[in-house]
Amino acid sequence: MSDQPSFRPPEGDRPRTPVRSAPSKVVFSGLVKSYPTRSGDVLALDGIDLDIAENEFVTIVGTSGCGKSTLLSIAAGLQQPTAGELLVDGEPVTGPGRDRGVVLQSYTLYPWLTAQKNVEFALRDEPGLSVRQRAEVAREHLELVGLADFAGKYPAELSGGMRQRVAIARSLSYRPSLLLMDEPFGALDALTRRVMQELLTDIWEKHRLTVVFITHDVEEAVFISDRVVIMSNRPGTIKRIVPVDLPRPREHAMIAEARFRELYGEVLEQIHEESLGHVRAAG
Ligand SMILES: Nc1ncnc2c1ncn2[C@@H]1O[C@H](COP(=O)(O)OP(=O)(O)OP(=O)(O)O)[C@@H](O)[C@H]1O
Repeated sequence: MSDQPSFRPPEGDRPRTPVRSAPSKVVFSGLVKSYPTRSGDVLALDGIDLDIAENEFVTIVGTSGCGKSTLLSIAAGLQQPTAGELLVDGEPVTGPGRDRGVVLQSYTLYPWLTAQKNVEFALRDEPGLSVRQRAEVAREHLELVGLADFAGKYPAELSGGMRQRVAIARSLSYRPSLLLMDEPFGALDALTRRVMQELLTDIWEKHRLTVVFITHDVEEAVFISDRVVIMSNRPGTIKRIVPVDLPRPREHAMIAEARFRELYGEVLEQIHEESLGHVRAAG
């Protein structure tokens, strides 16, 4: 596992827009999810059709309760859809799998284990890895997220950003090809968030991952993605998809540029329309 090929394409080789003819990594078709409750069924998702290409970075935004986390947890195999289908690499998802890494907003680290041991723990069932190799792989991934010097620290001794880096290292340690992230930077301050966004895009480019990322932050969505998927209010459907044609690698200075502001405005307007509907429905 240590002799990973260098996946980074030559400078300037990365397309400005995703190659839509690339094979689909993830296909949601006619996905419906309803939750039975005492007061009747809650329809969370109502017919999601979405193709995500290999090595694409897709962000999902939408008003609170529109079904974003439900969609992600179905992709993670933690929940089953009520109807419709979800394929990853052409295979139906029937449960959690090592081909998919999941990072959530809350730091899901074991407080009694060091950063190093938290990552090693994720590798405990990895076939063919000796104890020494497991330690090496964990170390490599802590290095990848810039935490080599903090390997011996416990979660309580780390900042929020550092804990989330450990969670990312842990999810990447078993080399998933699909990373599912549910507001991973939601609890971080603005500056740490920026650092984490750059770190994540850097890892994504180097490792040719496919990423599905949920956020409430429109600026983050535009900065980080190839496409921003805007969901309607519950029951969640896809309202609009905005392709982000900004060049990569991206730098935060771009946020002030005209094209960025244009895309930001387009996404914000869509969400705003849904928020107004949300408020009207509530009132
Ligand atoms: N286990 C459950 N039982 C009943 N209803 C649920 C359950 N999980 C989610 N829901 C409902 O399904 C809808 C979608 O929830 P979900 O958490 O997917 O939305 P979300 O877009 O991620 O929300 P937020 O942005 O606030 O995190 C909500 O109305 C929620 O109350």
